[in-house]
Amino acid sequence: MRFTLVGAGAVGALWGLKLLEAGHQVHFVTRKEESQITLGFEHQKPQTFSANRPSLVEDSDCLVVCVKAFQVIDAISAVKSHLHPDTPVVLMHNGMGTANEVLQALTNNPLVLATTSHGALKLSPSVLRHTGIGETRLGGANATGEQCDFLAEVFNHALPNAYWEQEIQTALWQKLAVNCMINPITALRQCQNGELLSDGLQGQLNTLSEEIARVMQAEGLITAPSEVLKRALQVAKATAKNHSSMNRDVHFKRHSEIEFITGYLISRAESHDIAVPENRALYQAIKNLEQSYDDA
Ligand SMILES: NC(=O)C1=CN([C@@H]2O[C@H](COP(=O)(O)OP(=O)(O)OC[C@H]3O[C@@H](n4cnc5c(N)ncnc54)[C@H](OP(=O)(O)O)[C@@H]3O)[C@@H](O)[C@H]2O)C=CC1
Ligand SMILES: CC(C)(CO)C(=O)C(=O)O
Repeated sequence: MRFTLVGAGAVGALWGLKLLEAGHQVHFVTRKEESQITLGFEHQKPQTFSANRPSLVEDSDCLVVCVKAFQVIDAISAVKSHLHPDTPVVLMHNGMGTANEVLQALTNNPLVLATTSHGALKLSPSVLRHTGIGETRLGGANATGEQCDFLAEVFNHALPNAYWEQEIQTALWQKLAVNCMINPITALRQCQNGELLSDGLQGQLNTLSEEIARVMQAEGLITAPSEVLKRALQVAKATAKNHSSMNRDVHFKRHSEIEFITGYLISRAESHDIAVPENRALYQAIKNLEQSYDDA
């Protein structure tokens, strides 16, 4: 297949390299004026990819958007005029809340939402480390997107395990819940994910999981606070030595995805009239930090 990947960051590079290895054609759209880019796994021969060629966007069989949640709309706007209306578009990012705006911008394209738990880290602009083996879940966001289940097989062949979900909202909410628990706490404490397993945080984690489960239930998902907590602690254990993405954003004084993680939870809680004070406090603390970078 002919893929265009929008965003050559850690996740874009991981999928680009894996899809190429699996025999697909891969073209990147980046924010720089460059007609080719070089990417490779550490200790492996780097690969050269074409970049920013409108004709290759037009000819794409699939467009995969691998940017941060707050960059999705700009990224779609940049490619929209060259995109064939039948080309499936896959959004792969943490957080929720971009799909409706993308559906409005791309009224005809099949839209697929994806969530991955693979870990990837750029050691330099062209060198990538696959830091953690995870899995990828994909599912349709509109009627034509729901017919794109073949993509799960293609993705699974390139980088297992990838699954097609009839109800992608469940997978997205489960990942959102994990991110709501791990990301702001590890960002504010500037600690590794494993610190969530320490006794001192149990009370706060219980409250967060109760609030999150209540919102998920109101959204029609069958879950309990104990499941939300268990899933977050499992991920914290499996990624104990990692720094979460929000931890790194705070460390480097960058804007984080808080608006699309805890912010999304809060907006859904408001629409169901559910109080989520512990999540709100974390949200506000991260927003205050982000404001302080802007003021500096
Ligand atoms: N890294 C990981 O291990 C994991 C990440 N995720 C999620 O995946 C998403 C991507 O993460 P990650 O790859 O780490 O993030 P990065 O910041 O490494 O990559 C994002 C890339 O998108 C590029 N970009 C931004 N806007 C545009 C645009 N308009 N057009 C083209 N390119 C653009 C950025 O370019 P520039 O260099 O110009 O800024 C950057 O290279 C996030 O939601 C993240 O939370 C999920 C699971 C694991
Ligand atoms: C799962 C987790 C918390 C892994 O660090 C993550 O998705 C992130 O850092 O954003």
